[in-house]
Amino acid sequence: MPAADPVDPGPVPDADGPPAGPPGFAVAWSGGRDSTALLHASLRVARGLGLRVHAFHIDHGLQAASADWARRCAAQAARWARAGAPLRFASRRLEGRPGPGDSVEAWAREGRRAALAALAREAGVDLLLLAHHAGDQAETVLLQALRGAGPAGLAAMPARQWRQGLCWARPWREQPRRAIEAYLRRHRLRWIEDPSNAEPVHARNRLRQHVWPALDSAFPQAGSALLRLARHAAEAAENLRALAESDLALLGPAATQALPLVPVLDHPPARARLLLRHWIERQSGHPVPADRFESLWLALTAGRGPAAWPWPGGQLRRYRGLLRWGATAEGCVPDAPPAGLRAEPLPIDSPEPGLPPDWLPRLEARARQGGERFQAGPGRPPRALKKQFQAAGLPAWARQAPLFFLGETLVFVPGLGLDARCALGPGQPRLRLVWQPEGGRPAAGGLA
Ligand SMILES: Nc1ncnc2c1ncn2[C@@H]1O[C@H](COP(=O)(O)OP(=O)(O)OP(=O)(O)O)[C@@H](O)[C@H]1O
Repeated sequence: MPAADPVDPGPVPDADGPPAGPPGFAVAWSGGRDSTALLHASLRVARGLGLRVHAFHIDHGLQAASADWARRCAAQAARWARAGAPLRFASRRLEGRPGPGDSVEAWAREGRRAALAALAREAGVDLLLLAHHAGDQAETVLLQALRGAGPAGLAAMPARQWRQGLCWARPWREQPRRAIEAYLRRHRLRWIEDPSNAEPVHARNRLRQHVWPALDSAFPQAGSALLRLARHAAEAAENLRALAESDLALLGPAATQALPLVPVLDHPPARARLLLRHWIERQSGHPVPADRFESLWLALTAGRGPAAWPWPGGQLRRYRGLLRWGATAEGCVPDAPPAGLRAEPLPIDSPEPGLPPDWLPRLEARARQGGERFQAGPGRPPRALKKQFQAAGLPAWARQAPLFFLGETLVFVPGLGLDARCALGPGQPRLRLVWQPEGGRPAAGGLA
């Protein structure tokens, strides 16, 4: 995309008309360097094969200049089409903004995926190309390793993946960045530079700017080794998924809804953990948070502890030896956080633990009844609340605040903070809670 291209003054064209004409496929086109090269290469191939290429551009609406990028993409697409390229351009602007505590990157990614899938449906195509290259893949492996991911995370981005009735493909996943740069030079292509690619607040940008150059000069083979690691991990993840599926099938069809704990825990621990994690992931549709899983595992293997666990996207409940999933915690589901409770989004990389944002509106304030137990930190035993108050040196007046529950689980205690079994760690969107009754002083982890 030429930075100095004349800007098309007209509105951004939308997906125009019902699918008609030659069969085709789509390219997700940000207007940036990599997807501009991919779109151009796709057009050359498609012309020879008599195919149509649909270029889809998503405007996240997060930067002042983004509407202008959409217009520049539209103008470039119109020029290519006039020159005979078999191209159709469509663009969508995302509605809304990230909520408090949401990661902006995750919000943009989710919105972009949904919008790309909708555009593909409207255009009648079931193949969408993304321009990730080998450098992106190596970075993703490294970022996953730094989050302590398991095999599925280390496998990074698949070459092809069916989702929402659409095949998401990365044809250049193993192509080095320099090959794309050479292509751009050869065809004299220009593109849009997104200034947010340089913002150090994003982990990927910090890795790109500070870590990768040092790594590459000390270990020139790092990139290709990380790609190999991703391939090994993808194979391992596939084998593990197959093993967990076959273990689940042996428990009978009812186990997909209600998991019988005795036969699960009869397996050697590593196999039981695999099966449990796999079942939860199937039910919740979310990756399983490692810290939450450890608390659940401890409670299930000890045969005691809570009967319900708040979980991203819903709740797990144990009843008569069966584990069940509920999409929301039943009962007491107010629309807003309880009065006096304030939530502040935590920076994604801050070490401070926080509350999953979707729990906030479901918290319920209750008076202390006695007998509540609270876990002050990861790996520490849950203890009577009274003991925890004493250990924290909280004066009697400060112990009168309400306690905050999700279902039957004690989540937040003003003056003590979040129960460690309910808290998410760095790398995930989460909230700091502050208890501030009208006219009172704020209290987050410790009473101010
Ligand atoms: N706003 C967007 N509209 C359409 N597709 C997008 C958009 N943003 C990203 N993509 C697709 O996802 C791929 C990876 O996105 P990422 O943000 O990592 O881009 P990138 O590495 O900067 O690539 P590019 O140079 O193409 O912007 C892009 O190459 C493109 O295919």
